[in-house]
Amino acid sequence: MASFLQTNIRLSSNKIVPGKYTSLNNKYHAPSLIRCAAASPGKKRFNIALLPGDGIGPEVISVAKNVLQKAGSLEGLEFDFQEMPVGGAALDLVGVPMPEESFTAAKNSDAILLGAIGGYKWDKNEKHLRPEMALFYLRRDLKVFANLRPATVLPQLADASTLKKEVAEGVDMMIVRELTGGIYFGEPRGISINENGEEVGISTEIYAAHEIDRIARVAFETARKRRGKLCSVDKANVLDASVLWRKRVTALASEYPDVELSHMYVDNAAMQLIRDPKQFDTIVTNNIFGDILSDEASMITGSIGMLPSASLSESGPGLFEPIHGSAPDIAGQDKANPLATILSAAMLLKYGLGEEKAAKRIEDAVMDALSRGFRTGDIYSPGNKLVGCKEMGAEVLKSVDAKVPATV
Ligand SMILES: NC(=O)C1=CN([C@@H]2O[C@H](COP(=O)(O)OP(=O)(O)OC[C@H]3O[C@@H](n4cnc5c(N)ncnc54)[C@H](O)[C@@H]3O)[C@@H](O)[C@H]2O)C=CC1
Ligand SMILES: CC(C)CC(=O)C(=O)O
Ligand SMILES: [Mg+2]
Repeated sequence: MASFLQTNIRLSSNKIVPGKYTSLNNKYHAPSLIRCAAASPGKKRFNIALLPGDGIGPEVISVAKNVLQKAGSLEGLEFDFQEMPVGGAALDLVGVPMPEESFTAAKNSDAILLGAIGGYKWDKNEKHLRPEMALFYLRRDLKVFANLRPATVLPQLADASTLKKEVAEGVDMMIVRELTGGIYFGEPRGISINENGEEVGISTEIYAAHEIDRIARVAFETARKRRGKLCSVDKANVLDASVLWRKRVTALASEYPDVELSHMYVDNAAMQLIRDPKQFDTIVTNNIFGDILSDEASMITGSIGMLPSASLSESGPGLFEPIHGSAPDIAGQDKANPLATILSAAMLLKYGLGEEKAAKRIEDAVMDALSRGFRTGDIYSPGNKLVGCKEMGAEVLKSVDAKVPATV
């Protein structure tokens, strides 16, 4: 676990509607029965929970798993993979989005790789039976409050950006998103009837001081290891939760004199990301703003199919997933870009297992496959080779194999 997470925190008191976990049928192994085999001599062995989910989730996970396995094996790592259903897949199987067994497998693993969750089929489900609830239970119960979303324009993809090449090239930012608080978890929440007999929908943006402090510390530490610039994004001109956010972040700045702190309102930040994205080094922001701004930032890099993420807690396994959703519009067609998930596997190695060399192998292999001209449809430009999800994965795998040992 990265050292910047070694701070003492109290647990959030925010609650969401409790999930009804249930037993799986025998399609999946009960994780309590699975034991990690002893590592071969000279090798390290890790237990990885694979949660493919829905839509393109299983497609990108199957590709990323092979890449993870290959890169790991070249660095003396062995993996026991436990694949478990979450989201719509779990709803179809046992009627709940986050079965107890899947959660236990995740919780007991060394790291979790998740695909994506959701789909049209379950869109009309009651809220607690929506696939997306699995994500919220996982994030809340694993206490993975720190969500790192790097948005980097790779040199090979500068012309895949929807922005002008000169605006996009060289962009390299880290969005630090608070992941277990704010409006996605705040109470009161729900749909009720007001005094006029009219339906009202209620969501509450709420942050306790300790929740702001702990994510701000992660962000200051992150900025310190990067270019030393931290921009805190809020809406402190309107929202009380943002007023407290700005106050706490500002108070912590004196502990990080080497980091240059600035503040920006989220509407301006959305505009500045398009106007001049290179001004940003590290951004720290709340749950909902981070969700939205990272999707926006992904397009600067060429596609939402390029952005990985790491969600970290103070102890316990990290959760690693692409920032995109289940893309039901292209699911089952071998069109998904697997690079965000492959790069999430690299983050799993680096942040989850502390295996930087194996992580670097994956990053180098992605660069190499792109340099050799392979592109899925979302990042394709004329002159390159258009491939599907599986072939892109196979090319990255070839690059992992071909590379000399990575130096970190
Ligand atoms: N972490 C998760 O599991 C997330 C789940 N969702 C869920 O996913 C479902 C679809 O949500 P949307 O709003 O459509 O967002 P989305 O991210 O799934 O898709 C948005 C657009 O980007 C494209 N896209 C996404 N990933 C891609 C990839 N790897 N390669 C190529 N193109 C890609 C899709 O085809 C679509 O046109 C919903 O049920 C939503 O709730 C949404 C966001 C995150
Ligand atoms: C279900 C969504 C809130 C998940 C999402 O969009 C995200 O975490 O990026
Ligand atoms: Mg999102």
